[in-house]
Amino acid sequence: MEEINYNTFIREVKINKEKIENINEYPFSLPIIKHLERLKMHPKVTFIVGENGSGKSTLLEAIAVAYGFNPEGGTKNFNFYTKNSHSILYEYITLVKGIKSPKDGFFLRAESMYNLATNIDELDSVLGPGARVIDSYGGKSLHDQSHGESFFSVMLNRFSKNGIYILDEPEAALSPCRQMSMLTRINELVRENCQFIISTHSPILMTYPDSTIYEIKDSKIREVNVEETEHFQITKSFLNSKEKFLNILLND
Ligand SMILES: Nc1ncnc2c1ncn2[C@@H]1O[C@H](COP(=O)(O)OP(=O)(O)OP(=O)(O)O)[C@@H](O)[C@H]1O
Repeated sequence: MEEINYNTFIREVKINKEKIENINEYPFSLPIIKHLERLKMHPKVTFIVGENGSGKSTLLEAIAVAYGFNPEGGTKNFNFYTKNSHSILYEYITLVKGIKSPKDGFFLRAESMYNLATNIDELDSVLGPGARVIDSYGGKSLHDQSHGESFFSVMLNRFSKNGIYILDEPEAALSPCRQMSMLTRINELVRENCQFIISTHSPILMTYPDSTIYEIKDSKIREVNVEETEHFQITKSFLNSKEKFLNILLND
């Protein structure tokens, strides 16, 4: 019999197909949403991988918003928005939760990190010294750090134990070396009862062992191991036969 881990914060994501009125409209028209009924979440780390435009961000954002996060990212306390562009998919999602609620959480997305940094600076200009939001992010304005540094700073300083962390392509600003450091940080937090749901293109991140990888391919989503993912295979083949690939890519 299947073991149910009731301590997992988000155990399963269900799409309420019966509520959908027009399956030909975005986001329901995305092949991944058309074919998806339910997705079981790993108690520690779940990866969602797939080609550009396959629908990873749409799905991740809907999970985050259905859980109560601001669509543009941050903790549940953030409510800034610069453009109301998130899809209505969250209204059609049911999250099957565990018995415990997380003590912390963050929705991290590369594309709105700048706005998050601005919002923190604005809040601090109102709150003043003594109550500064930035102190829980390492103390240095995220605007005064490089893109990768600010990303890493949030993970290092703001993420804490018993949290749920939903990360949309967190590797976007990170060097391969920092991506490896991120594996160490994820592992520290997993040991402190955190759960991660991550969309990624990074074969390095996908190697995290205690995880489930869902790959979106040929309009379907299926569970795979890291070596089976297209990203891993292509990166490996390219690095092993660079000249051969370049010859095909660069010669008419
Ligand atoms: N508001 C919208 N209206 C219509 N189509 C949209 C809208 N937002 C996104 N799309 C389309 O939905 C598809 C999935 O987009 P999404 O951002 O979820 O892909 P992704 O897998 O995260 O891609 P990437 O790896 O490039 O970040 C894309 O083809 C995109 O053009």
